[in-house]
Amino acid sequence: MATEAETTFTLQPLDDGSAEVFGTELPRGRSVALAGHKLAVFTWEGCKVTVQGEPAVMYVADETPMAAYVNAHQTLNQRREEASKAAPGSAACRGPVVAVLGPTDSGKSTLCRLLGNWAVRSGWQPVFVDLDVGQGTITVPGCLAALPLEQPADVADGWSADIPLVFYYGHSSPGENPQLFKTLCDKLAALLARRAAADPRAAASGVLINTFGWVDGLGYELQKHIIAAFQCDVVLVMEQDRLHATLQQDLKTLSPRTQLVKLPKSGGAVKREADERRAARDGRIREYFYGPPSAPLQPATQTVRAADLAVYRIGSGPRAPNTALPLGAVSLADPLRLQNLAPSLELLQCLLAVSHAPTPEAILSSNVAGFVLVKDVDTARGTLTLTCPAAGQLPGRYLVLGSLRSSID
Ligand SMILES: Nc1ncnc2c1ncn2[C@@H]1O[C@H](COP(=O)(O)OP(=O)(O)OP(=O)(O)O)[C@@H](O)[C@H]1O
Repeated sequence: MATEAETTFTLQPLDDGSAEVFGTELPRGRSVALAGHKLAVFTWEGCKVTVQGEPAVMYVADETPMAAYVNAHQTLNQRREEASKAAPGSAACRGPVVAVLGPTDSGKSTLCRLLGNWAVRSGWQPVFVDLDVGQGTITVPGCLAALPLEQPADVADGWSADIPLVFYYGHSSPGENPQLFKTLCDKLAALLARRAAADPRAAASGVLINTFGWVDGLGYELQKHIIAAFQCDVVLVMEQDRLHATLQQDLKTLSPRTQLVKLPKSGGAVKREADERRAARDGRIREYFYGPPSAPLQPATQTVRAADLAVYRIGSGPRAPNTALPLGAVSLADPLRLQNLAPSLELLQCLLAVSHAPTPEAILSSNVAGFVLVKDVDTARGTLTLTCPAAGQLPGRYLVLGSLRSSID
């Protein structure tokens, strides 16, 4: 079922059966309003659901990959059970660390949502890791983020992201600064390993990792880095035979104990064009500040003295790709160099992450508290006007700039 952003439809179960949307049960006795969503309603034992409103597209699918997905879930749950019985502190007490790989629009995020919801409904609390910097299902795009799942995702609003662990990469493609992407992957993986070591239940519940859809060339190299950094022991490949075959070969040396499983593509997953993806990114940034339609938020606008803050860029700013350099030359720009930026009009409409770093040197290894959007820069007065999620002092003085901008009001 799909609808345009401005039209709404509602779903409500009508009889005793149950129906779910990507693993979340449709609530009984109330309707769920949805706008701008593409989703599938699924029932295992039959359920009558009423649809009110006008979805742009609505059909009954005659084929579904759900049986394969639920098999994968059951295998993961078995691994969790075994891990929970292993001796504390042993390697065996680590539950499945699963990476979901596949081309764009093959349904990777959807599969993560299904597996996460089903795990939570079976009493586990896996960590969901989103490395798809182009979309961002936990917080704004451009982030590597982790969220311990404690309850099923809301049908309309997705996961409730009260306490995510977020590193800001700052770009919508991992190819913009692959070295930074790898560095942040390593940091996030190390933090999750520490968390698992301290909490046996968390360790047994395992990790579900959503990746980006770039699976050739450098994209593929980065996917292999993810598998190694998070020590993934299960890799689920959506649909693509070529990716599956290449990984099968490479995992023999990279990670021989990793189990590789090919799964069919999510039936209704539809291709999104570049402008749709851009609009979706903007929508995620808007939602960060203004909340979802079901729970609107009121952001605060505040003007701060530029001298009280310090804006840093990681890497040396927009750089020519190696392919644009003369033959044989390589870009010498240090991709991890911190560059302090004076307040200028260049910052207008930029999304800045507020780092928890106590010093500039700690920016690369620190997670971020949240984000602000630059609405105005007054170089004469030395002030910045920022849209912030809440009023009050910012939780850190070091702000990180990437290449993400937004023109939301
Ligand atoms: N069975 C389905 N029926 C209807 N819509 C679906 C179904 N499965 C997925 N979708 C929708 O298709 C779109 C693409 O799916 P999804 O985001 O899971 O793909 P993806 O592989 O993670 O994409 P990418 O990594 O390229 O951003 C989403 O809007 C999702 O809600």
